[in-house]
Amino acid sequence: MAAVTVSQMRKIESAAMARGLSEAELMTMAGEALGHAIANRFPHISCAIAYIGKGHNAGDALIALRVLAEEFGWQIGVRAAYPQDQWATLMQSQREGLGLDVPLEKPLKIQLGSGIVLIDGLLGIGARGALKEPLVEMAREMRTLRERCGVVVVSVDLPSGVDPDSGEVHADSVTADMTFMIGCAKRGLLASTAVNAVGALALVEVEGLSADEECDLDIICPQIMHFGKHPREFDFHKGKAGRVAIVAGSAEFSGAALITALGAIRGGGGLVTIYAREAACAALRSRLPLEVMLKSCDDPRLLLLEKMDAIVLGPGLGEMTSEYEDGILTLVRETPVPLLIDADGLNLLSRKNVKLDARHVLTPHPGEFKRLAPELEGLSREEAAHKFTAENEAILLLKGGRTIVAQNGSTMRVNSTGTPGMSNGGQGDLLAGVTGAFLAGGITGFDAASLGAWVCGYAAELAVNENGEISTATQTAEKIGAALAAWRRKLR
Ligand SMILES: NC(=O)C1=CN([C@@H]2O[C@H](COP(=O)(O)OP(=O)(O)OC[C@H]3O[C@@H](n4cnc5c(N)ncnc54)[C@H](O)[C@@H]3O)[C@@H](O)[C@H]2O)[C@@H](O)CC1
Repeated sequence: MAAVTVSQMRKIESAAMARGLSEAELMTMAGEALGHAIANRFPHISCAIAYIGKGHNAGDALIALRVLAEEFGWQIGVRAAYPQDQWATLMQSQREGLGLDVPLEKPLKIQLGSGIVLIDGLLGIGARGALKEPLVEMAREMRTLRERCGVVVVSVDLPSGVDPDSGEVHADSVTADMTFMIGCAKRGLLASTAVNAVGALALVEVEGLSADEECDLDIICPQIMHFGKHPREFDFHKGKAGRVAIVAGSAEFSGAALITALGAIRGGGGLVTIYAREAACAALRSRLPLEVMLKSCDDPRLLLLEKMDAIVLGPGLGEMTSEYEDGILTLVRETPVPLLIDADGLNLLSRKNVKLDARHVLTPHPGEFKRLAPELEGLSREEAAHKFTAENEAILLLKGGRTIVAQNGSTMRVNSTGTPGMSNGGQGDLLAGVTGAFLAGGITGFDAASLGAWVCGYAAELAVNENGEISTATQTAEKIGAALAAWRRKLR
């Protein structure tokens, strides 16, 4: 399923109605699913206030409020931009169902301090251009509360003021921590230029509102992607889970190799082995997780003789002798198994000319990507990823606030999970290890990279829920299992 434009979404909506679903039924399904999704995503919060305009987007928000109150016991409130006689007819009936006894048009006196979610139901896909009054005032109020009082802002379908087709962020737009897109992903919201207004993304499934058309952009989320979900057979064993070889670490950067190995274990790797140069082994051995093996290896070509199902290469390799570099390049060229290249492995590739193919998964952050493909500087992230994979057969996972996963000949994918709280050292190493485990388990490179990005992003979200604003790589690692379970069960 693809990301759609507003006109495509309207056609999907009309087709659903032609099949017998009424607007009211669609709104009820959307709003109820939205309420469940918000409660599931913010289990430590129990108060929501909806900021509403006068269209059906506001109707979704009101239904979600009812669900949060009735099913989850949340306290709820409404801040309405317009008097009730201006509301869309379908909204009026939703208000009655809420049983709220507050003057809706007046600002609410809210006690801040405990966690509160503000639900942005000002505008949905009926939006035209920049916000106009009285919505500007509402959006400013939400912004002030977010910036000064630490409330979380979630948007229904799109952050009000952001163009759902182009991703243009108009003046006075709502800044969301998370946007719950109704039925289908909206094309413009996936643009990297909109990321700071859109925040993390989630797709709210609504029966009858899915897109089948081909498109040039997809969202990575468990509602529409099916890899990585097959349950393990009861007689599963570590051989089937796969052997992950990690070529990483140095005396100076031992932590990178250890976090990569941790990721490979947490991601479900059956046997995880670090192959490190002798000079790095002492530092590694003293902190090695019990589940990880360490082998001294000063010649990477020896890995070609070992039994393994995937290789992760690069984290913390640091300075290398030219012999060791040559060995790495031989391994990159000749290994028959999937090989993920990160960090110093990528820096090496940026200096040497190596022909890559679909066995190779590259996971650069923006700085590494710039070194790898300096000629693409100045292009948007999407354009750069497209051009890079048009000329390279390798799979590209371009890290960032909106991680992109691209492969020659496939629809580009954009990740939906993550949090600014995971912006710290080691998260990339963890992602490399987790993805390496998926590769060793037999998932294709394109899907393994997509799943790795999603799982690590959601694991960090879960860790932030628990720990506060920040998740360190080891805290993210603790949540990998829970994130994998959520992927399988479509719980985010
Ligand atoms: N598309 C679908 O199939 C479904 C849509 N639903 C929800 O309905 C939403 C769309 O609802 P509507 O079509 O009622 O549209 P909106 O809820 O986006 O609101 C449209 C209203 O806002 C006003 N408006 C437009 N641009 C403005 C601006 N820049 N400043 C101030 N006011 C502005 C318009 O005059 C109109 O009164 C979706 O985003 C979604 O949340 C759901 O209820 C389920 C089904």
